[in-house]
This record gives sequence, C-alpha cells and structure tokens, in this order.
Amino acid sequence: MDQLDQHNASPADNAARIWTNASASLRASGLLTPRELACVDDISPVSVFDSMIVLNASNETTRSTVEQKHEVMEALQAANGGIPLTPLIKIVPPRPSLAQRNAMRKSPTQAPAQSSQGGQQLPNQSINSQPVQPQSAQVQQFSTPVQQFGTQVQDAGNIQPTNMQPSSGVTQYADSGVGQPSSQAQSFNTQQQPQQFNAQQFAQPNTSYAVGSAQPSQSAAPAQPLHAEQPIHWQGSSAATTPSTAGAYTQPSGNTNPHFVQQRFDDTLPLSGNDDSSLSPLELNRGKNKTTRDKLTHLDVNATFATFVPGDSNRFAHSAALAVAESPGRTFNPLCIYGGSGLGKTHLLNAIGNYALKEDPTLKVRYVNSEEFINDFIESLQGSAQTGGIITEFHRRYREVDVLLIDDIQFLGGKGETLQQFFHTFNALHSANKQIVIASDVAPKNLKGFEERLITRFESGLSVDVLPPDLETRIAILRMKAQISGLDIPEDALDFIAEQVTDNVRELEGALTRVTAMASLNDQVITRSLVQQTLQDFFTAEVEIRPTDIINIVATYFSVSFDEIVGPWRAKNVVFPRQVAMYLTRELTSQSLHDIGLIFGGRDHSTVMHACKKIQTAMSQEREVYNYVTELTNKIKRQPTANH
Ligand SMILES: Nc1ncnc2c1ncn2[C@@H]1O[C@H](COP(=O)(O)OP(=O)(O)OP(=O)(O)O)[C@@H](O)[C@H]1O
Repeated sequence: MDQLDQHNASPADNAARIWTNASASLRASGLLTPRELACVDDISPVSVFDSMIVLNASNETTRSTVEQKHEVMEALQAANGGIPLTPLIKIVPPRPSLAQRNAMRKSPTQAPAQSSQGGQQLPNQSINSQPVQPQSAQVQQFSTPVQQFGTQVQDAGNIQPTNMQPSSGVTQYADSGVGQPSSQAQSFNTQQQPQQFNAQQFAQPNTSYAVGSAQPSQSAAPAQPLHAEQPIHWQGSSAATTPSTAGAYTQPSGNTNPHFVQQRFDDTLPLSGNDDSSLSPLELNRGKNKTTRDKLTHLDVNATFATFVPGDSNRFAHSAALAVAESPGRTFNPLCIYGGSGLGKTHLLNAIGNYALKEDPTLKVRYVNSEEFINDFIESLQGSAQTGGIITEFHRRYREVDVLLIDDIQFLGGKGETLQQFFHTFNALHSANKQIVIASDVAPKNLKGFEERLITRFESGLSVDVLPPDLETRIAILRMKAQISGLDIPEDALDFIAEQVTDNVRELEGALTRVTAMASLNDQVITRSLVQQTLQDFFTAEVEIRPTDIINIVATYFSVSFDEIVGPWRAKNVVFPRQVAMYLTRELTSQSLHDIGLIFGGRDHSTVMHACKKIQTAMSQEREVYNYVTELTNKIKRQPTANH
C-alpha cells in the first residue's frame, strides 16, 4: 500500500495493516517467548488515532504482557513507518461461536438436584483432584503456588478450549500476582495517621453537619489527635455509632434537576459482558435486591450518608466526605479516600455525589471506576477515529462535570495514555474549581505506576484513610443493615456476628445475608442460637482462601471444569456455578470486584457485581441455592490445602 492509499484507508484498515506487519515481524524476530507470542495472537486491531493504536485483547494478562514489551513498541513503530505508536488495549472477553453455543445448550444441565449430592459425589475431594469433565475439555491440574489456568485466546468466531499448558499461549494467573493491590491494602497499621491529613485545610469554621449518627462520643474518641482540632459541630443525639433517623439525610425525592429527573434506575447498569443471557437453572433473577444506579450519574442512590455508619475507623473520611459534599470544589480538592477492601470507600464516594445533588440539583455529578474510565476513553478514541473528530464525548463526559468521583484509581497505574487523559481531565476540573474525589486501596504516595506530577496533585488536597471498624461500629452497621431490610434481630445475635467478623464490612453483610436467608427459608425468628447455628462454619477458617481454591471446589461440586468456569461459555450449567464461585470469592477473599473479574477470565467488574447480587437474592428464596452456598463454604474452609 503506498502512502496515498494509507492516507485514504480507514482507521480500522490502518490498524489492521500495522498490527499485521508488527505481529509478523515480532514472530520473525524470535525475541518473544511462545507465551508472549500467544498474547500477540490474542490481540485484534481496532483502529488508529493520532499516535495511538486501539487494540482488543481477551484478558488482562494479554494486555499487561503486550503493554510491557518494548519489542512490541518497536515493531509497531517500524510498521508505522518509523513513527511511534502507543497501544491502547481494551479487554473484550471472547464469545463462543454459534456452533459452540448450540453444543453447550444441548448439553444436559449438570447441577446436582440435591445439595447433598455434590458432597456425596465427591467425598474428600481435594483441590488437586481432577474435576469431572462434562464435555471433552481437557483435564487440568492446578498446582500451587503458581496457578496456571487458561482462557480462550482465539477470536470470537473460533474458540477452542485451550489445553492450559504454560507455553501454549494461555493466560497465567499467579495467585501471588492477581489481585495484589487489594490484598496489600489489608495490612493496616491501626496506629497509622491519615498520611496527608492537613489540619489547617480541615478547619472549616462553623460547619454544621446535620447527619444523624455523626456525633463523636467520649468513649469512641478518635484515634487521631488531630481530630480534636476539627471545628466541626455535630448535630444529632444518637450515640457515636448508632445511625439515627433524626437529622439524617434522606433520599432525593421530587428532584427537579433535569439531569436527575431523566434518570432511569436499573441494576443492569453497566452490566456489559454479563451472563444475563442465560439465567441460572434456578431462575435467580426475580428483580429484588437491586442495586439502584442512576443512569446518568452512575451513582448508587442507596449509598448515602444516612446509610453510612461513622465510627473511629472512618470518622475522618466521613467528615471530610461530608464537607466536600456540602461545598463541592471549595474545601478539600481533591479528596482522596484510601483503605482496604470492603471498608466503605465506594459507599462514601456515592454518598458525596448523592448529597451534593440533593443540595444542588443542577450539579453535574459523575461516579466512575477506573475500569469504566479506561473503557470510555478507548471507546471514545475508536469513535473519534472513525469520524476523524476529537474525543468530544469523552471530554464532555468527564470535563464538564462539577463533581467527579473516581473509584479504584490504583488500576489506572501504568496505563500510559489513559493516565495522560486523566491528568488533563484532572487539571481541567481542578483549575475550574470542580470537585474531584478519588478512592484507592493505598495512600496516594504509594500508588504504583503514577507519575510524580499526578501524585503531587493528589497530595495537594486531603487524603484520609478508612480502617477496619471496631466492635461498636460493627454492631451499629449490622443494626442499621437489619433495620433497612426490615429485620428484627436481637442485640445478642448482632453482638455475636460482630464479634466474629472483624475486619471487613462486606463480610459482615455476608454473615447477615446467611442468617436472614436461613430464617426466611425456615420461616423462623432470628435468635442468637439460630445465628450461632447458621454461622458455625462461616467463622471456622483461620486459613487463607485463594480464588483458585474456590473455583476448583465449585467446579468439582457442579461437575464442570475449571476452564469452563473461567471461560466464555454462557450455558446454564456453567453460568450458575460461575456465579456461585464469584459470590464466594467476593465473600471469602479480599479480592476486589475488578480482580475477581480478571480471575474469572477477564470479565467486567459489573458482571461480578451482578453475579453476587443474584446469588445473594437467590439464597433467601431458594433453599437449594442456600444449601449449595453453605455446603461449598464448608468445603472451602475445610480444604486441607488452604492453610499454608
Ligand atoms: N461504615 C459503614 N456503614 C454502613 N455500611 C458500610 C460501612 N462501611 C462499609 N459499608 C458497606 O460495606 C460494603 C462494602 O463497602 P464498599 O463497597 O464501599 O467498600 P470499598 O472500601 O469500596 O471496597 P473495595 O475496595 O473492595 O471496592 C457496602 O455494602 C457498604 O455499603
């Protein structure tokens, strides 16, 4: 193709030409290992935009491998006539071919009819046992500590089960690698002060917060001495960690904001790539227990300050969040909230957005997690490459907001072009006095793969941490969750749960879900002894549970293979076990939604969220599901290999 032809070619054609040439030269060079070459094969070109080439990959491992190879950059540059080209890689999990989908549909549903069946079928099954293969998929041995398992790396039209050999072009997930960011954040030093807390900045004269439970009590004095200098006046009469309804923020209603009025609530947002097409055999989706997300703002409208219980562990974060929500762009900008998994960062981000919107319905608010930010950016590039225009939609979406709430910012680390965009977005918003709030699993200064100039900007605002809640706060959280769900749970039962679950609010919720499911299925009143009985196995393990253990055990239990669970298939007999495995991984490990998505074959975090909700709902409606989850939990916690 001569230069004129190239100039006239579409961005997609140019991308195809450049990638074909680059991958051919990479193959000929002999510089890449077979596994790296398989990652190259997993890439499909999408379009070229300025100095960037947009590529699709089926999973995160391909993305990170290709992004990190300087040989790939050099090959791209050579294929682009010597002009450097930055790859922007989007993860698009492959779909099975029509023939494969048909084949999967025809295969008999293999979920056991009775909960006990799975147990009887495979007594004393260890995680290294070979899962029973319902189809002809190869049997894999998943050894530790480095687990290797495959995802399909072929194009969407031609997916074959891979044979999982390390050198055969498959994705390798090392247990010690995947999801590290979240687990790192688990090691809290409770003595730790908020690292960038700036008392001067915090000094807002006469700020009055009419949020119910925020009154600090003597007994629950904040760990941080700086707190004493806070000139914040608390209203509300309830004890430190008891959410009262008096003075509590209530949901926006009758909101006249056109931005707000247009909202349509649904729980499918943004469920791209989920397994909806195939409901579980147990007809899980009954429309209950929905996450109510606003279509325009992406806010979870149920996550408000009224439903957030403040305590010593999160008091700074809560106070700062309230201050920001009351005066966006005028107090702490940016506000960075950091801490471990399941401690309320996402909740606070959403609460800020909901509160700010209620106070000023004309505000433009947007909540986004880093994965959505990356995808939006790449999609906008694709769109603009086709039209030859600029990425106006992306700019409109992110630079024309009054409050931008970005969750899980750590996942932007090392994402060159996206980070550049974020940097420009940040600067544009900040200089216009628009509010930016970010959440991360580590303090800004510890963020990996971020340029110093960005970290400096984060640190120019206020950074506050959230720590695992103390006993009092845990009880208060449980009490409030029970109230919200209309449950009557005696105090001694709440105490029991709160004493057992110590460092993750999500796990507290999981325990409560099990208790309420059990009571609802048996039409029983909740008592301390019912709680003890229901949760006796839930608390037993002092073992480290790995996602791969869970997948192995669930696969074995439902007579499907590990590969099917993490693979692209959407047949009912695979979707249900996959959703159960995702739910258990979310509940029993500290992996974030994002990490779980990666582990389960590079799926979107929203797919994981959707699966968790489905199983949680089904547990209180279908005894079978409750039994499956309980029995599997016991197996997982008792597995001999977990304790190392
Ligand atoms: N103080 C609190 N009061 C009430 N609910 C809470 C509190 N802290 C956390 N939660 C609840 O716990 C669950 C987990 O919280 P959230 O998703 O905000 O955690 P996170 O810190 O963002 O975790 P991750 O980093 O894994 O995404 C949510 O349902 C949230 O509503």
